[in-house]
Amino acid sequence: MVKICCIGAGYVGGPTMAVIALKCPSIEVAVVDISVSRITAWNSDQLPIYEPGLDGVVKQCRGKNLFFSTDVEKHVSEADIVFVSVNTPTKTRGLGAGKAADLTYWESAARMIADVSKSNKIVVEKSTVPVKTAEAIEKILTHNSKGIQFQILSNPEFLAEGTAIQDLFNPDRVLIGGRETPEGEKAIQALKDVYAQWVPEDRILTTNLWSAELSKLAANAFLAQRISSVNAMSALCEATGANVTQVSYAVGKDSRIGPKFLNSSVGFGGSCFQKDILNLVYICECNGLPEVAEYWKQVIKINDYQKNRFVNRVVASMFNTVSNKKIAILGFAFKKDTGDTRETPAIDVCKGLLGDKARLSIYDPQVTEDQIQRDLTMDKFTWDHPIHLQPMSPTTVKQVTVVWDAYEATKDAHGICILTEWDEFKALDFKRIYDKMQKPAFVFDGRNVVDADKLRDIGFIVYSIGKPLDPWLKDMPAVA
Ligand SMILES: NC(=O)C1=CN([C@@H]2O[C@H](COP(=O)(O)OP(=O)(O)OC[C@H]3O[C@@H](n4cnc5c(N)ncnc54)[C@H](O)[C@@H]3O)[C@@H](O)[C@H]2O)C=CC1
Ligand SMILES: O=C(O)[C@H]1O[C@H](OP(=O)(O)OP(=O)(O)OC[C@H]2O[C@@H](n3ccc(=O)[nH]c3=O)[C@H](O)[C@@H]2O)[C@H](O)[C@@H](O)[C@@H]1O
Repeated sequence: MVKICCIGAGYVGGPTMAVIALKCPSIEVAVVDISVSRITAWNSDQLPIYEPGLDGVVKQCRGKNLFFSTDVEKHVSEADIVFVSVNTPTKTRGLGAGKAADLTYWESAARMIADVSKSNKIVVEKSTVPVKTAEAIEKILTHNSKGIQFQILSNPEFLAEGTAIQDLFNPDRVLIGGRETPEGEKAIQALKDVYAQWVPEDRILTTNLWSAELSKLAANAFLAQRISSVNAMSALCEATGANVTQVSYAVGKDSRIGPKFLNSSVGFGGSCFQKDILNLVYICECNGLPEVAEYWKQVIKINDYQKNRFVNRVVASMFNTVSNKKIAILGFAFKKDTGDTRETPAIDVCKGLLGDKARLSIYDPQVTEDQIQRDLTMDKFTWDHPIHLQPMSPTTVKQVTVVWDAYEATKDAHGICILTEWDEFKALDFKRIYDKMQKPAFVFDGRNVVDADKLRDIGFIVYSIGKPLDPWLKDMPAVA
């Protein structure tokens, strides 16, 4: 029986391995992590991450051919294929701080693999890493190998949170990069055989190592660039009276452009887009390509601009001050159908409003108060380090309350900011909400989820990203 071990039981390691176990009953899959609480949760009824469909997959395989364990060394030493899916956050200190990928966790995993291995292994990069990381990993493994053969493969993951199970069941492509040697090709084939149990052969792409590593960074950069492009257009729409939804639709009808990923928003979030673009920028700079670096930096600059623009719009509309006003924040996760808040635009928007002394009442159906308080007090980039290395008892932000109901959050509020596109926000009784709010009552829709005309009929002043402005908002000071 082939044995797979995956180091890192996070958003990628957990769902990916659960699906491999489900689709390949003849393979034994162990997912290991240094975080005891995460592994305990994986072995319980309350999984550590919220992902539609994940519970069912885990329940079908756990204890049969899927195991979660903290006994990292045992499972690594027994495995034929070791996936490494640990954090690769942005460096916070030293050379390349604020841009380069921090490979501390990756390197320590590689050294441990070399230490405990007693048989030949295929080591698979599942984490997103800078191009050429495989070379460094290869050196660490071979210099410590005691005669054992390691083959390094790059097999980046393209799943998106909230749709992870669907994406894993039916991926657009699986990418496997390896050495162009007979041993490398054999290793590629071994991994291909795993995926081929459910993914059609023509969707399994094989490349050299560097192309696979770079394709992952490139794919995320292209995706984020689309959002920054449409968000840049949203500012121009507001200035001209065009409607960004209509513009996106018209643009996306061109089959060369396509309709997906063109929703204007308060900004993209998530653990990867910004991190991976910063990483790409750093690699370009290190390779003497400042113009290319500058090009990709703009994607992040526009994203920051969009979040600032939203905050400025809120403050400017409410008579240029939100000091001591209650603002309801609906949605804190970086997108719907996940409880993940890493790099969510809600953090920047909330911090911006708190900077203007607002009082915030936050509601998100999947995010806990502890997480929100942590996020609003944590330093930049700390969020992507393993949870046990993050500050344990963050100081709480006093002007923030977290409630478990949208009606409670909006009671007595002067304004509502919708920051995540949860479906339930579309079905709220806005008349009931309006009646309990201070007047004039504002809605700032950062996701274009509510029917602005209906809300205006109720009496709200409504701002929707990239849509023609309310007369009220037009008369307010210009925002930038
Ligand atoms: N979150 C996502 O949707 C996607 C993430 N990725 C990439 O996958 C990688 C992992 O991301 P996530 O799963 O989101 O991170 P995560 O933070 O959810 O999980 C990483 C896990 O690795 C564990 N870990 C760290 N060092 C370890 C070690 N030496 N031994 C054992 N366990 C260790 C941590 O405790 C943590 O539980 C990153 O490189 C990310 O860029 C790629 C595609 C999608
Ligand atoms: O490497 C990764 O981590 C993953 O990053 C993204 O996945 P994810 O961040 O989970 O979610 P997305 O659906 O891409 O959304 C990212 C952000 O962009 C925003 N977004 C997305 C689409 C859109 O049209 N507009 C928009 O503002 C979302 O609200 C969210 O804040 C990619 O879509 C995945 O392919 C990739 O594997």
